[in-house]
Amino acid sequence: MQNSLPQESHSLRIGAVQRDLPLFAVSPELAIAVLNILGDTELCEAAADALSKELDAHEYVALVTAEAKSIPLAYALSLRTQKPYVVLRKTYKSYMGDALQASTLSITTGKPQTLYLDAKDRKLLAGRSVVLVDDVISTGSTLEAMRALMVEARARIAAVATICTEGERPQLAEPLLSLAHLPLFPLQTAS
Ligand SMILES: O=P(O)(O)OC[C@H]1O[C@H](OP(=O)(O)OP(=O)(O)O)[C@H](O)[C@@H]1O
Ligand SMILES: Nc1ncnc2[nH]cnc12
Repeated sequence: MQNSLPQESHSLRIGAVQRDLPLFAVSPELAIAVLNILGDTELCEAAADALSKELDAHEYVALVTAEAKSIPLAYALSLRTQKPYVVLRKTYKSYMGDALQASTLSITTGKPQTLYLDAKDRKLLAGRSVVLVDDVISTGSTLEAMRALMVEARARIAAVATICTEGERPQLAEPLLSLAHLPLFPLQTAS
């Protein structure tokens, strides 16, 4: 018995850019349409164009994202908004000093990962307002770890910006800026 994909890909349009996202099984029962902006400059730029316009309505001093796939989005947003961006790292290095840490379990990775907020970035964010940036928000686990770090760092979340929400639409306390929604794909059992 084998579980088969219901289709090969899912179409996504951001501004004038269209992509067919390949489906990938994350468990025997479930597949996701994989958005990988690493190396896709055109899609990343289109997303940053759209999100940066929506960010105009918010007051914040920095963008905060989690390593790795959303780093180019944070960079592209930083260029447009003229705000610095902070990357929550997934591996601790000694140069990060007295870092804060939080655990996360994303739908794609399926095992716990740790996010670290570098000591120098803790100083930048303490008592300030930030925008959390991610490429996809799915289970919300990565977002929750980012949120926990912001609470510990005493930063206020002005808004959350993402290219795509996925699965159940998140209910957040902060304004959610998102450009598209990705469905989840239950796998069909085939004999
Ligand atoms: O809402 P969630 O279920 O937490 O999923 C969202 C997260 O999953 C992906 O990261 P991933 O863990 O695949 O890490 P990567 O960017 O380092 O590949 C994506 O870039 C988000 O950060
Ligand atoms: N559909 C998706 N593509 C890439 N990363 C993800 N993280 C969670 N859902 C994802």
